[in-house]
Amino acid sequence: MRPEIAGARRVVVKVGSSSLTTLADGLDVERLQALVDVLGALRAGGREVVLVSSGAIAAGLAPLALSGKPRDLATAQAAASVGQLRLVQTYADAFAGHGVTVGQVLLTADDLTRRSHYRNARQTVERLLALGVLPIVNENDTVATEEIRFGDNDRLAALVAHVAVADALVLLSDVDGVYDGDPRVGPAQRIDTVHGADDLAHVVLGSASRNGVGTGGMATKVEAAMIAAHAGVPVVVTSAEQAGAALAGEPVGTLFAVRGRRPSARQFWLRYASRPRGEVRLDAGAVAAVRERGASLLAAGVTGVSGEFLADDPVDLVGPDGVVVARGLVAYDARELPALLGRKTADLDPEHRREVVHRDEMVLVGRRPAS
Ligand SMILES: Nc1ncnc2c1ncn2[C@@H]1O[C@H](COP(=O)(O)OP(=O)(O)O)[C@@H](O)[C@H]1O
Ligand SMILES: N[C@@H](CCC(=O)OP(=O)(O)O)C(=O)O
Repeated sequence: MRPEIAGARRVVVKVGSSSLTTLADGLDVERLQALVDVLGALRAGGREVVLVSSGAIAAGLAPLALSGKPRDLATAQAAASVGQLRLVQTYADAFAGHGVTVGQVLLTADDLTRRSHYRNARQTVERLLALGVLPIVNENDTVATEEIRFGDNDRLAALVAHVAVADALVLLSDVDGVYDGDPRVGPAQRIDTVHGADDLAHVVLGSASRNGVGTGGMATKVEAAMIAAHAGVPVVVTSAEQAGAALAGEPVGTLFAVRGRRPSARQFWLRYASRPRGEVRLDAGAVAAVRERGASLLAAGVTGVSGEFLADDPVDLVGPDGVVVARGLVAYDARELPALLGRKTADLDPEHRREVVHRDEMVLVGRRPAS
């Protein structure tokens, strides 16, 4: 038994396209109904549910006589526009049978990467739940252009689990867990529990399922599960058919156990939801101070700046070797910093003596900048 799942008062459940649709026939109402019956029972048992549901694009293909997943953004957006309506109406009718009212929440990455929008999303979800509504979340594909897409609903589900302050996240797909290799390609062993990245070192994470409707593949599910587990939310990856067993805490699928203490909302947002608006380059001394001593970044350790950011924007703190050391909320506009570079705090006028990035406004990371 998994008490952290069985005892979860508020759960986020994400269901992929491969569990709800087929290329040929679009939305499979029977499979959608089966999931709704599980979630309706959960609600009847007093648990709160937020559903992240894929399937909009796939549900829009048949009505538009499109034979395969669109390759261009505009057609995918048109299919999503048609499919999302059918998807959410079918959910509304099915949940009504359980006496549950649903609400549609369509998000783009911008809705979560801007801190003010992140807070707004949290307030909206809280209010919907307080009113007894079951929120149904999807990416707002119709308007999500390439640069503001989440890209996959697995990552969106991990962010929603944090936004909703969920106690557990269940990622449902057409496979009953994470295997050490794609089970559709050859013999593979299901992994019962993941405690950290080391448990996945030998695992081959292949692409989306062969039914052609999925987007994320197992790699995005594992990445999303690791983000949520790091944020203090236990995750189960399994098949839609095992949703009831998984939510009851039975040892099905793959459990991603919680790791470390739950970061604050600001730290989580900085680490996983924010998008840097620029870079601040550090000398070796500043890298050591920030990385080893958890110090704030002072102007004396800054060697350069790039991007047109404003004070309070997220920026990447980059060392001399190009590795991102941390991400933080910068205290100055980009145009103010060149005059401060390398100067000691005592040599600066009073209004420029504050830290460039305060240690409480930064999170350490350790990867090369997205270039
Ligand atoms: N290591 C793995 N373990 C389990 N499934 C895997 C693995 N590698 C690749 N897959 C494939 O990932 C698919 C699920 O991803 P995807 O098609 O995106 O589903 P969804 O639509 O639910 O997001 C499975 O059907 C499976 O074929
Ligand atoms: N927003 C898209 C979902 C994209 C996506 O992540 O799909 P999947 O990999 O099936 O969860 C849609 O509704 O079609």
